[in-house]
Amino acid sequence: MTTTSNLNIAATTKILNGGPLPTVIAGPCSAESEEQMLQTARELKKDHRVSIFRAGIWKPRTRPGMFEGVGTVGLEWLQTVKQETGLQTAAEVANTQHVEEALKYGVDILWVGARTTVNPFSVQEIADALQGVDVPVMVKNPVNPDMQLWLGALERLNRAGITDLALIHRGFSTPGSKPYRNHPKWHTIQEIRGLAPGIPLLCDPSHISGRRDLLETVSQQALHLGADGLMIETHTNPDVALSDAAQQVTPAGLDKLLTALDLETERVAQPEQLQDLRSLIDKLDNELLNVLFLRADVSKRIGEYKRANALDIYQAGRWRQLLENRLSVAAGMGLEEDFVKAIFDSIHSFSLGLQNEVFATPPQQKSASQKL
Ligand SMILES: O=C(O)C(=O)C[C@]1(C(=O)O)C=C[C@@H](O)C=C1
Repeated sequence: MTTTSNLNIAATTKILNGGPLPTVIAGPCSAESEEQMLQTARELKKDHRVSIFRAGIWKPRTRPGMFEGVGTVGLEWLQTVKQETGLQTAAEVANTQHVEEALKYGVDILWVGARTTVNPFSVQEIADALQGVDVPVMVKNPVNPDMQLWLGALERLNRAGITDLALIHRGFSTPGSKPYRNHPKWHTIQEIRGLAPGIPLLCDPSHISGRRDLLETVSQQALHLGADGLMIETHTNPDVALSDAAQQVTPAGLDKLLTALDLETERVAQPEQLQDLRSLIDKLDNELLNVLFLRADVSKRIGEYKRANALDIYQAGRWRQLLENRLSVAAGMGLEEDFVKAIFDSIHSFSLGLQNEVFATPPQQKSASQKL
């Protein structure tokens, strides 16, 4: 069961740049040295499309012993970046100490990472630390595709008084996510938008891709789906980066990428072409409804057969087989598994409901002429 939320949203946001172009947040995965931070920021400052400088200060790593971030000293470098370049700054926080230190060093925008969003205790701790503070907060999706958990994180922060909120879509850690590092599950964007209307949504193509050659495709798809901005990891020398080397680009690489995405070109409307395509969608949707109507009728007839022959309504074996078959056909068509499974789960529950109604209705008496 999903529920939408009544979030109290600020009338203006410091996260989006306020113009028609998507907001671009760039900067290293991890702060490594003052020189690295300043060099990257100076380069990025030259690109007028970039408005926010990001850097990881504390890094939640999968296994111990990996580089876990420079810690508080990185906040001093972030402050220097802000003073020197005028860029807004953003950093990830995962607990009370992070929040307190980030605020002390004047970080403009905070974000909650995917591995934190997944844990309501941690999100609540951050929300408590932010009580009464006026700072924008961006919330990455939880590592698993649980939209309610994502929404819950927004609600916890909102209840603490944070009204300048944004979502960051960074993909989901699921088996079989190749070629991505984290599967985008693009349909989740519309789902979360429906649950949290009015909250800006940015995409983090770096974590979805995991490799820089996919960044352009992923960014473009996100923008086509209406993303309000992009967060792209940028490093002066990505190959020697202390974290996520394969997915970072140089500032020059970012410039190339943003230019390829053609952020500044106004889309030329082609009303007739759109009209034709919409007519096609109308026709296909009608076919879909017709098929659903016919299927419901067959389901009711099966229900009558089951009632007459004392069979159970729910048939686990048949249902398993049917679903496997539909998913395999859908995979051959390149349709996303989660999407198709959700549709068939819903069709099946509806079908069970129809047969339940058949069972609850007494069988029609045959008329005298039918008996003969
Ligand atoms: O095959 C059946 O027994 C049906 O009733 C059809 C159907 C379905 O709608 O696909 C419905 C209920 C069962 O659990 C399995 C499948």
